[in-house]
Amino acid sequence: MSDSSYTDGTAAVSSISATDPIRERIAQAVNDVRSTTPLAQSFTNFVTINLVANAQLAAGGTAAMSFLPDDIVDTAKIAGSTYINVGTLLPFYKDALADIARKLQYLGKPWVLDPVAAGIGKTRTAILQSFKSAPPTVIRGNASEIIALDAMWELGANDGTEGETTRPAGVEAVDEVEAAVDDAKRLARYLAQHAAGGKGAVAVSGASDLVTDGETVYRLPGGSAMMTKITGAGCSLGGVTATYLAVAEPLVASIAASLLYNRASEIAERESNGPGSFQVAFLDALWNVTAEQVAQSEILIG
Ligand SMILES: Nc1ncnc2c1ncn2[C@@H]1O[C@H](COP(=O)(O)OP(=O)(O)O)[C@@H](O)[C@H]1O
Ligand SMILES: Cc1ncsc1CCOP(=O)(O)O
Ligand SMILES: [Mg+2]
Repeated sequence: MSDSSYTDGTAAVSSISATDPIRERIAQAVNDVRSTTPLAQSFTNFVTINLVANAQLAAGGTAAMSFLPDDIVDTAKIAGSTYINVGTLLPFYKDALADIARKLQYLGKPWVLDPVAAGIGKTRTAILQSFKSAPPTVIRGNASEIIALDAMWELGANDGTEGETTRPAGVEAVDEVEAAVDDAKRLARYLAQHAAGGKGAVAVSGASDLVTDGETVYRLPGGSAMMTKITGAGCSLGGVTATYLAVAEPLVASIAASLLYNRASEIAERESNGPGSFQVAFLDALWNVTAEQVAQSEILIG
C-alpha cells in the first residue's frame, strides 16, 4: 500500500502500490483470456445481447447465448463460466431459472448474476429470491440493484445491520455507488459462504466502481460518463466479468473487468463524437488496451 492515504468523504482510502501482487493477477487474467479464448455462456436480455457477445469477443473470450433451459445446463458443462442477466424475462423462467441455478450449484459451475431491474415485478423478485439458496459466484449490478437484492435476500436483517432500502429503479440506478457499500459486503460474504467454489465477489458499477470480496473494498475510479449513453454498458460488463471468471477467481475477475472497462471507455470518449461512434470506439479499445494498462490502473482500498 502507498502512504498516500486520504479521505473521500465516506471512508479513509489508500492507493495500492504499483507492485501490489493483485496487479500481477489482474494482468494474468487479461492475458489468459486473450491467449485461451475461454467460453463464457450467457442467458441475457434481448435488448443488449449483441453488445454482450461483441464485448466478450473484443476482450478476447468466446461467446454463446442460450435461452432453452436444457441448452443452458448442457452449455454450462463445457463453458468456463455462465452469465445470467434478468433484464428481459418470460413467465416460465420463474421455475426454469431457479432450477438452472440449482443445477449450476450441483455441477460446481461458476456464474455471474446481473440482477437488472431488481425490485420490479413479482416474477423477477421470485427469481432473484430463488437464487439465494443456490447463489452465483459473482454479483454485478448498479447500486440500486445491489441494494434491492441485499434487501430481498434479507441479509442485513439477519446480522442486524440492515440499512435504508431504496425504491425500485428500473434498469438505471437511482443510488450512488457509496450507498451500496454495506449491501455489497453483506452479499459478498454470503457468496463466500454459500456459492460453489467457496469464494465470491460483488461489483457495483457507477461513476466510480466498487468491488468487494466481503472483506476488502476496492474502489476503481475513472471511466466515461458516455457509458450511460449506450444501452448495455452494465450488461456487457457482466458478460466480460464472466469471461474473466472462466480464467480467474471471483475478486480478480471482477476487478479486471471493471478496470478494462474504465480504461477502454476513457480511450473511446477521446476518439468518438457521440453515442454511436463511442460504442464502436469502445469495442476497439476493449481489444487494444494492454494488460499492463489495465493492471497498472489506480486502485483504492479502504
Ligand atoms: N458517470 C460515470 N462515469 C464513468 N463511468 C461510468 C459512469 N456511469 C457508469 N459508468 C460505467 O458504465 C459501466 C456500466 O455501469 P452502470 O451504468 O452503473 O451499469 P448499468 O448499465 O447496469 O446501470 C461501468 O463500466 C461503469 O463504470
Ligand atoms: C433498456 C433495458 N430494458 C430491459 S433490459 C435493458 C438493458 C439494460 O442494460 P444495462 O443494464 O446495461 O444498462
Ligand atoms: Mg444494468
